[in-house]
Amino acid sequence: MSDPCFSVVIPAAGIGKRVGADIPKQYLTVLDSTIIEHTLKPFIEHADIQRVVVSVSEDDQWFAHLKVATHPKLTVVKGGKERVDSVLSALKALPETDYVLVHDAARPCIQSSDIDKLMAHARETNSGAMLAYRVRDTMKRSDQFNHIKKTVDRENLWHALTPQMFNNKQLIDAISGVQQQHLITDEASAIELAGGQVTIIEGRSDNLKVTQSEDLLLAEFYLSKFNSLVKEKI
Ligand SMILES: Nc1ccn([C@@H]2O[C@H](COP(=O)(O)OP(=O)(O)OP(=O)(O)O)[C@@H](O)[C@H]2O)c(=O)n1
Ligand SMILES: C[C@](O)(CO)[C@H](O)COP(=O)(O)O
Repeated sequence: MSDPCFSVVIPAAGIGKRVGADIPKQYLTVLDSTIIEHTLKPFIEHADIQRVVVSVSEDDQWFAHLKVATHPKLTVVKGGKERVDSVLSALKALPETDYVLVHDAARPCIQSSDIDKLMAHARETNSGAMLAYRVRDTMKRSDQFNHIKKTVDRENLWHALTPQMFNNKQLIDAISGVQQQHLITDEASAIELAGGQVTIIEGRSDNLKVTQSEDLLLAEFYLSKFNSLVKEKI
């Protein structure tokens, strides 16, 4: 059987309201480059990834100025109102591909070892999957007054990560079929709602999403550690 073809979609059309900076969080600089440049690097450099499609907002003033913007692997499309709209717009711009890996621009600490785990799963099982890591803490469900209603069993409970990898056409059909009736915050939920089976691949918990301002410090810490590990190996 021939090796499957992999492409990547990077939704980057958000405004980063929760970080509260004066520019969208993906364009903030951490160490030597912007968050989105850190995010794109392992995908652009990956030999088995054919194309990378980035969705940016209609009034984006930053992406075109990045060095990576002219990379031959890259296509830029207009994103939409919600993350799911930005993902769909990018999926529709992809040429024929067996698998698409959807990864948040706001997750700059993604390691190529986790990308390889997803690809190995596709090669072995001929099916999609998503990264996640196990919930470690005691989990509480409260009401709107922060009064605890329940301690939730943490067994088999996971934090959803990206990349999430599916067949391109299956994902377009799933999102198109369910997005009017449901709030879709990740690709797996569209597949689940459309009746598909999604497998979790255990990923690294340092693949954090920069969501609040304090996540910037953590991202900087992890990226500098990764850099020094690479230098040690050289
Ligand atoms: N309309 C949107 C909204 C979000 N995203 C992208 O989806 C990813 C994950 O979303 P999130 O962390 O929620 O980003 P924001 O929407 O920018 O954050 P906030 O909700 O704090 O405004 C980010 O890379 C973001 O740029 C997108 O492409 N299009
Ligand atoms: C896709 C995602 O990053 C998985 O954790 C997440 O769902 C993005 O949306 P959120 O609104 O920031 O949870």
